[in-house]
Amino acid sequence: MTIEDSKKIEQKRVDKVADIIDDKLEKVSQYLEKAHSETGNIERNYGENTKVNTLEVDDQMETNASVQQQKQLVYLAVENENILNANEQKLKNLQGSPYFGRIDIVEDGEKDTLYIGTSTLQDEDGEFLIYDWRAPISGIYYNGTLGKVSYPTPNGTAEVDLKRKRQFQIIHNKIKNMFDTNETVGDEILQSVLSEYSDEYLKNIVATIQHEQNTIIRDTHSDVLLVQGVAGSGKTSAILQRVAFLLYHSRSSLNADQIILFSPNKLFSNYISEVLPSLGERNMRQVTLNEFISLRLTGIQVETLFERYEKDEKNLPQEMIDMRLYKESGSFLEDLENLENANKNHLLYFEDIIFEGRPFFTKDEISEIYQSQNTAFSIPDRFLKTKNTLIKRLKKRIHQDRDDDWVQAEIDNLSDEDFQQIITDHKIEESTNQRSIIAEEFLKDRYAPIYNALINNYFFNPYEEYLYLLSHLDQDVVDPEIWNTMIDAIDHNVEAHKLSLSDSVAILYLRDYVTDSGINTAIQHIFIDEVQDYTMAQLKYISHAFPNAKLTLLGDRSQDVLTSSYRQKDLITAVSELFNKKHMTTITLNQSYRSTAEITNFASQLLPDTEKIKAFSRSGEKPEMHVYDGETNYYRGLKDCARELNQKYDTVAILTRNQSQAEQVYAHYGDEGLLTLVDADFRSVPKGILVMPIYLAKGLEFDAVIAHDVSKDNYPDDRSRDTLYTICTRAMHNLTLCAENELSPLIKNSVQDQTAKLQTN
Ligand SMILES: Nc1ncnc2c1ncn2[C@@H]1O[C@H](COP(=O)(O)OP(=O)(O)OP(=O)(O)O)[C@@H](O)[C@H]1O
Repeated sequence: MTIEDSKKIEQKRVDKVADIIDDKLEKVSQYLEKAHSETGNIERNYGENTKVNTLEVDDQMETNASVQQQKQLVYLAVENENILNANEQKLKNLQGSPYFGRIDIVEDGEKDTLYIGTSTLQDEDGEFLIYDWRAPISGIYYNGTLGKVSYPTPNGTAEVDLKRKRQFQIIHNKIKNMFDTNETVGDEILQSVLSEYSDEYLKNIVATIQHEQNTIIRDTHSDVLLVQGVAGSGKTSAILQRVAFLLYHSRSSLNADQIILFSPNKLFSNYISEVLPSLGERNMRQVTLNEFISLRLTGIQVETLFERYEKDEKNLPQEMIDMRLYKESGSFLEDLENLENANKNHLLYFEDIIFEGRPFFTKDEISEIYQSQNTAFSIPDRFLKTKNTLIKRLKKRIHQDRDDDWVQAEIDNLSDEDFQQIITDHKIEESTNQRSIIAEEFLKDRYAPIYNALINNYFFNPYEEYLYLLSHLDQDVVDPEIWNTMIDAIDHNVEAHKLSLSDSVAILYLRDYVTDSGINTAIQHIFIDEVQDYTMAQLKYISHAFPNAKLTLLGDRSQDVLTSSYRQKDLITAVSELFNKKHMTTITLNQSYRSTAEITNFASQLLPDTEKIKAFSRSGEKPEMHVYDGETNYYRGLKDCARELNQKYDTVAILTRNQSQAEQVYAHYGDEGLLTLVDADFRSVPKGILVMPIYLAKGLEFDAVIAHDVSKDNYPDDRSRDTLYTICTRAMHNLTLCAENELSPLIKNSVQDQTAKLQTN
C-alpha cells in the first residue's frame, strides 16, 4: 500500500473519531446544562438563610442537620457538575486533533492497533478509540524502538512485539503530516512544532516527548529526581507533563492540591498556566520561594534574590563570599541545631504574652516554667511541656476569674441576644450554675487571643534565639570581628522587620525545630524549577517542611545568573551530598530544542568544553553582533535593530543584566509607546518590543532576542558567562548582540569561529 493510500484510510478514521467526539460533546453539554440547573434548584429550595457556600464547605459552622443534608446534596450536585466539566474539557482538548500516535503491536500472538492522544476515548461498545498517553502501554510509543519491547502492568512486565510506530500531525481534523518511524519521535514532526513562533503560553509537548524526557515524566520510584538540563532542553515542559502523568498514575490518592511547584516569578507562573488544562488536568499549586517564606514569617519583609542581585557588588569581598557560602550550606542549619542542643542549661528567648496592653504571661513566668522541666528531655519536648503548662494556667485563670465582679458585670451588660447566643453556641443547658458556665464561655471568647498566641508559639522569639546562636557558633569561616559585624547587621535588620533570604530560612528552621511545628505532611510532590537559584540550606528547609513529598529538582548549572559571582560547587555534587540518604536519581539532558542550531551552537561556545550542548537540527539565521561607536550611535542602532526585527517577529526582547540597565534602555528609547519595560509586577508578557532584566526572563523564550551592551565593560570576565549564556538561550529564531565600543572577551572568538556575523557601525 502506498503512503497516500494509508493516509486516506487514516483520514477516514480521523473523520469517524471526530464525529464521535462531536456527538459526545453535544451530549455532555446537555448533561451539564441540566446538572447546572439542578444545582441551582437545590440551592434555591432552601432560600437565602440556608444558602450553602459551595466553594468553601465549612462543616464547623453549621450543625443543623437539615442544613448538613442540604449541603451534602449541593456537594453531590457540584461534584457531578465538576466531573461533567472535566469531561467536557477533555473532549474539547481532543477536538480538531484527536490523537498524535499509533502503535501496532503483537501481544500473545494477537495483533492490536492503538491510537494515542491526550485522553482516553471509547465508543458505545467500550472499544478504545484513543488511549491516554499516560496509560502504561502508551509508554511504548515514547520509549520503544521496533521489535520486542516491554511495558509495566499490575501483574508485572508484559512483553510485546512492536511492529509499527506512526506519528500524526492533525490540525482541524485533517492529517497534515504522517510518518512511520523507528525512533522515539522523529525529527519531521518536531521540526514542524519547533519552527512555530512563540506564544504567550508554553505549550504541552505530549505528541513529541523525547526518550530522556519520558524517563523524567514517568519516574515513580525516586525520592529525589534531579535533572541537570541545558537551556531549552525541555525541563519545564517535562515538569508539567510529569505532573499530569502523576495525577493519572495515582488518580485515587493524589490530587493537584497535593503538588507544589516552586517557580521563579509571576511571569513564569502565568507562562506555564495553560499546559495542564490542555492535558485535561487542574494546575498544581505554585509559589515563589519568597512567597513561601514570607507566608511563614508574617510581619517580616524578606529580601528577594532579585533585590539582592541588584544590590550585589560585582566583586564581593572574599569574607562576604565565605560567610554567604557557609550560611547557604546545609551544614549551617545542622550547626545551628547542634549548638541549640549542646547547652542543656541555655534558656530560650521568650516573650511576654500581651493581652489588652498588659502582660498576661510574663517572659519570667514562661522562663521559670521552661527551666523547671527536666533537662534530660529534648528542647522541643521541654518547649511543648512549657506550652501545655501555659495552656493549663490559662484554663485555670478562666475558671477562677468567672466569678469575679468585672466578669459578672460584663455579663449583666450583655444584650439579650448576645446572652442567648452564648447559650446556643455552647449548647449550655439550664442548671443551677448556668450563669457560671456562661461566664466561663464568655471568658474563653475574651481570652481567645491569648490561646491563639500560645498555640502559635508567639511566646518564643526565634530572632533573638538565632542571634544568640550565631554569636556562640564556633565558626572558622571569617575573622570573629567580621562575623560579629554581620550579627549586628542582622540585629538592625530585625528591628526594621527586614531579613535576608538566608537568615529567614535559618530562623524558620530553628523555629520549627524548637517548637516542633511548620511541617506539612499532606503535600506529596514538590517540584523546583531553576533549582540552580536555590541554596542547599533552602532545599534542606523545603524538604524538612514537606517530609512526605518526593522532590523533582530541575535546573541548569550554566544558568546560575543570580549567584555565579560567588558560588563554587557544582549543582549535581551539592544536591547529591545534601540528599545522600535518600533514593536519588540524576538525569542529564544535553539536547536543546528551543533555539535554531545556529543560536544553540553560538551559546554553546560560551560554555566550558565539558558542557557542550547538542543543537537540534533546525536551521535559521546566524546570530549577529553589532558593535557601535559611542553611546549615541549605540542607542540609535539598538532601536533600529529592534524595530527591524519586530517587522518579522511578534516578540522582540531586549535583555539586560539588571533592572537599572533596562530602565536606561527605556529612557533612551524616548518613543515610549513602542517599547514595554517589563518589571517584577507584570503578570504576563506582552507582544511587541520589550526590555527587561534577564532574571525576569528566566524560563521564558522569545522569537527574537537582543542582548543589550555585550561590551567588555558590561561582560568583562568569566563571572558574567552564565548571565550572557542565559540571555542568548532565550532566543528561538533570532539572536542579535549589540555592544558599545569593544566586544566582551567572552564572545570575541565567535567571530573567528564564524558562529556569528560581525557588523561594525
Ligand atoms: N519534546 C519536545 N517536543 C516539542 N517541543 C519541545 C520538546 N522539548 C522541549 N520543547 C520546546 O523547547 C522549548 C524549551 O522548553 P522548556 O522551556 O521546557 O526548556 P527548559 O529546559 O525549561 O529551558 P530553560 O532552562 O532554558 O528555561 C519550549 O518551547 C518547548 O515547547
